Amino acid sequence: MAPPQRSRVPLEFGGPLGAAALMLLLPATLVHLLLAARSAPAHLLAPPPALPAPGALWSPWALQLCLGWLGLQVALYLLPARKVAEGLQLKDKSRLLYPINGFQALVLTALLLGLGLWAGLPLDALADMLLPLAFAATLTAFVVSILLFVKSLMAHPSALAPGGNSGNPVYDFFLGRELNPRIISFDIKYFCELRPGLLGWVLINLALLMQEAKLRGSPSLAMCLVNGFQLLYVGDALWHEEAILTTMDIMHDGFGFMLAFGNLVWVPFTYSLQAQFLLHHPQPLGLPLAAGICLLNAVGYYIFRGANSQKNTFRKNPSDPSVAGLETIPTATGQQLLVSGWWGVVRHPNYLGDIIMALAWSLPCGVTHLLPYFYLLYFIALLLHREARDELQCLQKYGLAWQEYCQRVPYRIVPYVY
Ligand SMILES: NC(=O)C1=CN([C@@H]2O[C@H](COP(=O)(O)OP(=O)(O)OC[C@H]3O[C@@H](n4cnc5c(N)ncnc54)[C@H](OP(=O)(O)O)[C@@H]3O)[C@@H](O)[C@H]2O)C=CC1
Ligand SMILES: CC(C)CCC[C@@H](C)[C@H]1CC=C2C3=C(CC[C@@]21C)[C@@]1(C)CC[C@H](O)C(C)(C)[C@@H]1CC3
Repeated sequence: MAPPQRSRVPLEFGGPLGAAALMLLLPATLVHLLLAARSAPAHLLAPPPALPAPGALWSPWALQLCLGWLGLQVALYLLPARKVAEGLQLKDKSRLLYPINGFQALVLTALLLGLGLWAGLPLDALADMLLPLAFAATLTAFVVSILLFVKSLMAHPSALAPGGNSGNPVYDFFLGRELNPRIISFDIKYFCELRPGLLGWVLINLALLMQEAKLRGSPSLAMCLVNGFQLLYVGDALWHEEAILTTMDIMHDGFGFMLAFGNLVWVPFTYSLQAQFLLHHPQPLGLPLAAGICLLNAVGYYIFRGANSQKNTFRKNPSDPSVAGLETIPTATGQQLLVSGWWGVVRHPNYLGDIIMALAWSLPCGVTHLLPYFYLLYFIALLLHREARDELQCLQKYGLAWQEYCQRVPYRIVPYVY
């Protein structure tokens, strides 16, 4: 087989050196955050009071729980789906099929959890195991990434993602070589993107809420808000599972360590940081402020969902009545760009809505500590970087049409600001 044509896409994330640094820094940052959240000072920028003993990181039981959780979600993914959706057209003009049964998996997981709790499952004990669980999940992410990399060496060149095929093994391992790695019809990236990590996130949140109820008699209003907001976010993602098929991760990015670690480790263990902080640092929250925060989250969700659904509907069927009247810019590829509606306000309205929700998730933790705002700060940095990556990809894809779009929609994320 001819050697794969090396992609000429510019290197990102600082190239091989940046990728190697991130593979060391991300797990180290995770350990720091987990230790800081449960420490009294809860300093984000200072070293944690005490480093964990090696024995505190490794637990065979934690690894079994991780693998068991993965196995359960794989089994739920393989159940008959209410619908099977087609992905966007690939380079070879084919379209992959995706089962749409994520919300079903959420409901079945909740039912199994309810049964377990009724039988006396000590779910709150998870709150005391976050460190070994995170270590086991990180180990799993590394093993999955190695297997994916080896698998990609046998993939057809047309199956490779443009980004993760530089020829440098460190960089390609991080970014991911194969665009849609599958085992028969099991899509590994699509599965990881929405199931084990997102569901694990809300499971950890619930365990933290239950431990707070055990410690203080009842969960605080702040803990209930954070759990509710983030359950809404995960439930929405699974209800609109099909919309992920038109996102960058599925369309452009290979599946390597970045997304494997991001999905399996970073999401469940750092996105639950507010709940972790609240368990160890209870925050008073009055009803008027709580109502204001709920309104802020609702505004963010309205923008997030409206923009994502509008673009996804348009990409799936431009003639759909809900988008047919929108103004568009034709491109040389045959695809059209929306230039009115949400996507006529700024070039990434969905990011704006998501950032507003990230702020609403942090506010119930009060303003005495920076740690609960880590997600907001990380997320803004992630989306700014992601927006720049997407701009480059769209400029390469659409050329003059994208330049016209940028002239007519000059702001990227925040109207009249950025
Ligand atoms: N919670 C989290 O940790 C994260 C959440 N997210 C969220 O995920 C969601 C998806 O974001 P992301 O994956 O970055 O990608 P987007 O959903 O923003 O999709 C970007 C793609 O949309 C298409 N597009 C861009 N502009 C237009 C337009 N004017 N008209 C029609 N199509 C257009 C282009 O693809 P093409 O033209 O090829 O179809 C572009 O590559 C966002 O809401 C984001 O906030 C993202 C990252 C992390
Ligand atoms: C830590 C690394 C440097 C970066 C890892 C980034 C990942 C954690 C995110 C990249 C894109 C994501 C998306 C979601 C979760 C986080 C990751 C994997 C998403 C599934 C969250 C729910 C949303 O509704 C969504 C639109 C489906 C998101 C898609 C992108």
